Amino acid sequence: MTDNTHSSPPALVEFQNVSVVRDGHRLLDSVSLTIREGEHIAILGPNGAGKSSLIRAITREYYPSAGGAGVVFRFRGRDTWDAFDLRSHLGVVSSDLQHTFTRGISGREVVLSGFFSSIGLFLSHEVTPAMERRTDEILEFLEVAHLADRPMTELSSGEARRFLIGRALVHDPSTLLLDEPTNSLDLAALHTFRKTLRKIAQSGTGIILVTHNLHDIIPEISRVVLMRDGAVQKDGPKADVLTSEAIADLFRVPVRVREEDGYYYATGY
Ligand SMILES: Nc1ncnc2c1ncn2[C@@H]1O[C@H](COP(=O)(O)OP(=O)(O)OP(=O)(O)O)[C@@H](O)[C@H]1O
Repeated sequence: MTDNTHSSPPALVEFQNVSVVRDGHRLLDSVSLTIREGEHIAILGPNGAGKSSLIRAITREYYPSAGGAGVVFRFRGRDTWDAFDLRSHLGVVSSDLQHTFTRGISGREVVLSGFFSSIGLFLSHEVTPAMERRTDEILEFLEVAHLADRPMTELSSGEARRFLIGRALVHDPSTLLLDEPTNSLDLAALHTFRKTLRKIAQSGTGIILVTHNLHDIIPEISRVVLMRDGAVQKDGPKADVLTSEAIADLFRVPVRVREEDGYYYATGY
């Protein structure tokens, strides 16, 4: 008899033995990783560890270089996906995207453009009253309604980052995937960003945070995956994974890891 009382939520991402080779370079090396719906997880690794490649595999920009027995490459239980469809389940926030907003697009337009998976709005885009309402809700939730009409180029990095999160939230995705989200944020912006991310996590949205900064890992994140050389080095509960030994080994520098108020910091390097 099956006991459903303690069954885990269904898998969002299910990878077994996924390797990706590009231009003769092994970007992912036999990665096995299951991420469940609603989970709050961090993927931590040094520069060049393969984090961006993993994100590209999750969002179907990269496919496994070899299939066959033992290779599993699924998103929400399915092998094949239309990228547009996938993004209605997974909101992607990348700080790189911020640099592509160069013309005078307002924060509100950035959020609305999420409905069309575009960068800004174009004449062919038909914005419906329902889209406007959803955008208003998101702007309120992210506490940026007062900045919504300002051009992105006139916002601070921290403010602009919140509009990018808003853009990723338009389809009400079950999970947000954040790629190095605190790059170029100062202390005040980092503080606001953490508050925003905690609010999203607490609202029930899953979080996949990809970063090389320990201090990005908000207390709501309970599981951490360490990546190096395209491979998963360690995967488990945060307190077991974020030890001084494991982080020193991951970054190849002598560090001490300490925990304070639910956040982890590396010192001594
Ligand atoms: N298309 C490609 N062809 C060849 N090598 C690549 C390609 N893309 C990435 N690489 C290399 O693969 C390795 C992993 O890159 P990736 O961008 O996934 O790492 P990362 O962990 O995201 O790094 P960072 O934190 O610096 O962004 C790096 O050594 C990179 O130079």
